[in-house]
Amino acid sequence: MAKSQFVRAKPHLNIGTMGHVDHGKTTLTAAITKVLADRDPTVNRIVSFDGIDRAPEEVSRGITINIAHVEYETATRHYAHVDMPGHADFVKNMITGAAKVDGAILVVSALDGAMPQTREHVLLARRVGVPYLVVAMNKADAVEDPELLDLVELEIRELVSEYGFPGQEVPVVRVSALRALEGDPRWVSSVVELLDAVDRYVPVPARELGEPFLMPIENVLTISGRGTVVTGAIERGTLRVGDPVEVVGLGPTLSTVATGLETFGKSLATAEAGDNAAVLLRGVKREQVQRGQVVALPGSVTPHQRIRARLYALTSAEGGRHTPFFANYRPQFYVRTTDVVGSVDLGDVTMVLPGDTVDLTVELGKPIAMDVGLGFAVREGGRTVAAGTVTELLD
Ligand SMILES: Nc1nc2c(ncn2[C@@H]2O[C@H](COP(=O)(O)OP(=O)(O)OP(=O)(O)O)[C@@H](O)[C@H]2O)c(=O)[nH]1
Ligand SMILES: [Mg+2]
Repeated sequence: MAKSQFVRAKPHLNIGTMGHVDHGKTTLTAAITKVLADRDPTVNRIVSFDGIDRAPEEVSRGITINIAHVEYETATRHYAHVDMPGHADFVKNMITGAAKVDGAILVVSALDGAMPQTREHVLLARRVGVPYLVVAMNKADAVEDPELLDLVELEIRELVSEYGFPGQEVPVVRVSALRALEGDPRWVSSVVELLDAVDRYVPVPARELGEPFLMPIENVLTISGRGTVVTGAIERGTLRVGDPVEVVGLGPTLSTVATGLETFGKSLATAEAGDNAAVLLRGVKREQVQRGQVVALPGSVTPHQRIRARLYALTSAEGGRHTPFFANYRPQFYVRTTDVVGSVDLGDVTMVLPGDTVDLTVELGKPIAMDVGLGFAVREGGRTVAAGTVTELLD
């Protein structure tokens, strides 16, 4: 299989689009790829609206990773960009860290202004530690009155400030994703301006390259004639072809070797924190590995079923519960790319009210790879009710 080599010539960043339903996230993602491909077709490829929304799980030939990630390059950076297919996926991916981004493009329709999910996504971005926001005030083509645009901008700046982002300095760029996609020069330059703002405002993050390698498994594929491949975003460390690894969590720990590495369909000798990678595992059968496990440096992480954690219960205004929970509470715990049911032991505390922060013991239905400091989300009935951090590993 002749694969081209991935060239790490520019710093790599992960970004994503967020915002209320129908405000134009997917159209903007397509427009960005088109504008960049028109400018430099040697490095960029157009991804059509359908190509983004379809997001097939796997492609039969070669090792291909999660297509919901779109790849492009500006003059100074290489970006992997996630466009979440829908609101529920967005919430789940954000809180589990499955879509860890270095910055996010908040898409707000200039026609509607900030809507409930705009607010919810900004809150979530804050909670999961998205460090930088750039605002795309989309559908600016459909608003005649410049004063109305000024008002919407003011409203957005206030909203992001409410959740602790620097509302005065966050770039707010008026764009039309639809007109840019159609090639209208005025609006093509609006998308260029947006990309310049992202390049300028979102710094290259310090990666945890010196840490022991760990990648949460998002997907498992079988490549006929080659074996089993797992894909995911590398959380920390680096991995070289030939390195020994362990697959940890949800069952007995499995020892193997990474015999192949790819990113965006190109082969790699070394993958590092921040990369979206596909890892070929020697002698592993497809049914031996699954989403929710992690691939890690041998001995660096162990599976746990009981932990101590600090939990913040969201208020009802933040989308959380309206009522307290008690000792017999059994919600779903979302950790990295998996979710498991668990029960809480509150110790001396009798109940936890929305808005409370408590220390408690959690017993999970299955053992999963965890370390102190790891964040997780607690959900019930399709909504997030608490955010937690592991403080101690018990057994
Ligand atoms: N006038 C105008 N319409 C737009 C623009 N961008 C997107 N639209 C339209 O808005 C609608 C929604 O666009 P999408 O890109 O699907 O929005 P989305 O945010 O990805 O929607 P979800 O993924 O369902 O949340 C479509 O009908 C688009 O054609 C724009 O810049 N101007
Ligand atoms: Mg969409």
